[in-house]
Amino acid sequence: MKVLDIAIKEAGYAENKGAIKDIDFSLNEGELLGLIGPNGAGKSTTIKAITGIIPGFSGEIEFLGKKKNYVYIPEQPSFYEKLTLWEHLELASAVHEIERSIFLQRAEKLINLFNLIKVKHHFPTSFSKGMQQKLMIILGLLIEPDVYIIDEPFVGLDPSATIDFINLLEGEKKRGAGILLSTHQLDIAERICDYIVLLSDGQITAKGSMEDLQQTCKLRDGSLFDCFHFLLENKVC
Ligand SMILES: Nc1ncnc2c1ncn2[C@@H]1O[C@H](COP(=O)(O)OP(=O)(O)OP(=O)(O)O)[C@@H](O)[C@H]1O
Repeated sequence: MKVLDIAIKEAGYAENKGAIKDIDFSLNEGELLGLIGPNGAGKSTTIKAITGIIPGFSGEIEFLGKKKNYVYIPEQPSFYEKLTLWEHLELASAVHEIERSIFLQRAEKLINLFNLIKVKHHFPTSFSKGMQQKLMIILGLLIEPDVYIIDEPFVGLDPSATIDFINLLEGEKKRGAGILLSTHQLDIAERICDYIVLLSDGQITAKGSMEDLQQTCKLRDGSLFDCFHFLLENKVC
């Protein structure tokens, strides 16, 4: 079942209205879709169009899951200056009306897993980039939405947090969540993505499973890194 359907004709900024054009894809329940592409290709703009952050937009975006909700984890974490880590979690729980015992169970499990227990009552504005990223991830996972939209999640995460996060995403897929994430980490993307959308110059250059991309490139055992370079150089699609 589809949880997100996207048909963006055009989206962008005041001085660059057509930063992205003709971006069409769907995200299914239990699927992880990777948005990849070189710097300036339009990954963040696509995500901002889906989440309604940029005003200049034409096309259709439809959330189709049971709750029709999503969580957006941006590339740049942002926090309330006067709230501690735990108060951020309490606030998210109140806004999303999570039942108290479920909230406590999820929150404790996640802060333990990401080794943030010692800074539970500290202010996230004083955290390192990686610790801030972990808290953004925890705030998202707490809510258990139909859809996750995550911009460059792996930057700043240490190897053990990366593995923990990948395992948590696997768990969320099993629960039925759809996950859309953008990344430059092609080795990780190759491992975890069920479907890949390759953007360049604001448009889709290729889309499909890893096998589809290998077939398109005629690189039977090619890595995503190999396919990425082949597709960008040859503009096959
Ligand atoms: N705030 C902005 N105002 C005007 N143009 C922008 C703005 N942000 C991005 N752009 C332009 O939109 C295009 C797509 O940029 P975008 O940030 O979506 O790329 P990206 O694929 O996420 O790149 P990166 O991998 O470097 O993060 C680029 O030409 C960029 O210059």
